[in-house]
Amino acid sequence: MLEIKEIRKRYKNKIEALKGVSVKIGKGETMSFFGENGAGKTTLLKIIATFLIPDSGKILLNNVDLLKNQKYAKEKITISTGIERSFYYRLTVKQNLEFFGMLNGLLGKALKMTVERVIEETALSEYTNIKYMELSKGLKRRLDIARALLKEAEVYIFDETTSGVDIKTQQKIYELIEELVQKKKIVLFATHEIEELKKIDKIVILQKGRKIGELNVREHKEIETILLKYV
Ligand SMILES: Nc1ncnc2c1ncn2[C@@H]1O[C@H](COP(=O)(O)OP(=O)(O)OP(=O)(O)O)[C@@H](O)[C@H]1O
Repeated sequence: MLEIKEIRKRYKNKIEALKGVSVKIGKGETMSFFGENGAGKTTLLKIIATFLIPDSGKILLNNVDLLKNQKYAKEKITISTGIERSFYYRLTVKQNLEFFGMLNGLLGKALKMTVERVIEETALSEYTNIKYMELSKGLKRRLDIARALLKEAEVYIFDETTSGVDIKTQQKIYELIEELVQKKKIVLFATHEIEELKKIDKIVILQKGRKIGELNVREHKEIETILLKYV
């Protein structure tokens, strides 16, 4: 179980991005944050991944306080954010993955096999020797997902992962997510894509840093109509 408790975050520019958000997500559940631009989705996902430290609040995974146990958090949580500057522009797809695999503690045969696996899972085989700077936007996204999959984590975070990728890649990503769910992983998203939101278990609606609603997708037929009220 992942528990997000009363998270507050104010940036240095005084913008209060999160004003006390609490959410619970069980194993094998998929959940997405939804809300207009600036609602606080990315901020919250970064805090859950412990990339950002909140001003107050707690994040518990299996009752372990992630903010106090960074090592545990790093082992158990993986995130795909699509931030371009975090890759090495002059390295190839494979070299980038090998580098980040090593940072995750993989070496030798384990590293080679894991990199091959994630390349296969994200359908990047024909691009392995292409430099990052030569990839299209969608291919960069796929590489970002591949990097997130290098780790055998418990919580997988995808921030607007399918934006800018083609339909075939979207399908591939959904299949991957389905596999993660089968393995009882917790999968978190932030997305504006209604079709994507229909496929998941729970939607948490954020507005100006506050949680204003939570929907169990299977209990509602008219998800689209409900969500459109909030954007
Ligand atoms: N690094 C930062 N420094 C200062 N303010 C920030 C920073 N990142 C985000 N903000 C502000 O915090 C608020 C929440 O931003 P956030 O990126 O979390 O929203 P979001 O819901 O993910 O938006 P989007 O749908 O546009 O991705 C916004 O008002 C934004 O301007």
